[in-house]
Amino acid sequence: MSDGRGPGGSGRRGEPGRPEREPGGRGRPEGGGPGPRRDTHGRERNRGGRGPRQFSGQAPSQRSRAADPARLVAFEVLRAVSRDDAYANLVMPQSIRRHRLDRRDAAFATELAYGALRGQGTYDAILALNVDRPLSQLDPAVLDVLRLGAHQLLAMRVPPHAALNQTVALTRAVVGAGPSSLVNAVLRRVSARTADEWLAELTAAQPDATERDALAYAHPSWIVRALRQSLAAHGRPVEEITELLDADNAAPVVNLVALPGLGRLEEALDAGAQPGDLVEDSALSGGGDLGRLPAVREGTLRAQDVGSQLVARAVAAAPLHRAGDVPADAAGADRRPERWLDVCAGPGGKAALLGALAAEQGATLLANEVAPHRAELVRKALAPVPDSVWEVRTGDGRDLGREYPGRFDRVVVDAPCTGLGALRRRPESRWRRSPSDLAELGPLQRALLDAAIDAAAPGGVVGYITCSPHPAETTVVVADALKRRHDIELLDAGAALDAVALRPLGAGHDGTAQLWPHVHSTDAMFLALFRKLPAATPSKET
Ligand SMILES: C[S@@+](CC[C@H](N)C(=O)[O-])C[C@H]1O[C@@H](n2cnc3c(N)ncnc32)[C@H](O)[C@@H]1O
Repeated sequence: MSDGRGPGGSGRRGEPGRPEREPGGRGRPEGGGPGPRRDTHGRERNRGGRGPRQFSGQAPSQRSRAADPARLVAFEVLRAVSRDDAYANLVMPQSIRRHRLDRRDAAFATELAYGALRGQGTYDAILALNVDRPLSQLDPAVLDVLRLGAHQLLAMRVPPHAALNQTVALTRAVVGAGPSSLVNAVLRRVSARTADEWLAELTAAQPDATERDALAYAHPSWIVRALRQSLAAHGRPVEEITELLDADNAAPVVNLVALPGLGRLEEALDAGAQPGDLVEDSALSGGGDLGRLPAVREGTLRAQDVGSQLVARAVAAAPLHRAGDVPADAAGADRRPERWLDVCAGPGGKAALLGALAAEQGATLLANEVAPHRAELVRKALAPVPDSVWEVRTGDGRDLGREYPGRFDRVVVDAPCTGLGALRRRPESRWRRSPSDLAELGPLQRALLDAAIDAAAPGGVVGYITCSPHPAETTVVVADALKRRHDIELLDAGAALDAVALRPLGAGHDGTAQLWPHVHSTDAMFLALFRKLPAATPSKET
């Protein structure tokens, strides 16, 4: 799309890791083999260029029945997401392995499935203009095929004839010959215009700017509204909304962390990763199969968003005011080892980093998680850290304040949230969330924060973290805690982030801090830092 809008991408094509530019060439005979031929950029060969679109003269029923394996993988992912409520990022690697896709085809399948999922709302609106019945009356498998076809035609650099023929072949293979005529007819109509032309038609009669942005950037309108509110709540101009929505549509580069004292970045850098410029021990992956790096297999080099690294490090580094501690620089200072607590640790990304930092600082970490299978993931994540340093507890974090009153020097509450700050990583999640999630999560977030404060020792610090910038999950939770409790004070989270960052982040506002995909290229992580006051007064409410 000319201005980079729309479900297909961020206008930042050609970034490292963008699958459309995947190098290599497979040289499979077009039409004769099981799939299309892709060029050295991973794009299917375009015989027709941008000229008049040329489609096969054969009736859909006469064309190939064999589905291109990459498209089959994309279809399986869409089906699993819409039929089974699966997570695309979990299903995708399994399906890629099952179909033994090579690297280029895997990149194509990923771009196709993730792009179709991100753009679903907009593609459905375009498809609705071209189908003679409500989309809800279509076989859901046919609707998924149509979404895949629409994404190829409108946002990928797939030549129209290949998009159409291959999608019809996919329909014949996975749904049956009957619906292939409908898919053929609908996609021909879709291919008659560009994405910008369809958007112009969809938005022409739409007076509301939010609704227009929702269509143009493929987000539900309530999320557009929520993100605009979020920008305002964290002191950023609301005009940045389109940059933010655009950033949600870009495929994120995988961020890496080498666990301090345990892992080394060299392996990743030798494999083409770039050193991260926001926080130490981090790198931006150059793509490829990270699982073949020994450090990744042993768990000392991990995929972790740089925003998550920053907030975890900020809590680990914030100064404590412990009673009885001698000044840090006093000779022979004899301090009790610090005790750290991660209240919501699963699946263990921050716990692994905190565990490594705790080991370096002579501290211990209790990592708590309510879901047993996720607690198991926390154990796995912590495995490379000496086991004298950490313990995993499986249980409700809301009980920790009662069980361990005033016990921990550093407490992290990475609260369950809507994840509105990580939409770029979870392509389907924007269509699954609803405003009611905010109402449901609010009481749990407050109760977990209360438990964290209760479990903190006087002079200790509590970091409240969400991967959502929504004020209902961030600033309002913080304001409520400050109103409700007299045993905490708010610390400057922006300064705490800057203290662990390699350059000033400018993330602070009114004492809390908010990172952004369109500003920092991180997930939109929120951090509030509290100090537990020495003369603790019990909370006014429970
Ligand atoms: C945002 S995730 C935490 C991510 C984690 N800190 C990391 O960096 O990998 C929130 C976690 O809280 C867990 N959770 C939800 N309710 C909980 C509760 N009442 N007590 C403890 N953990 C809870 C969820 O199962 C989920 O694993």
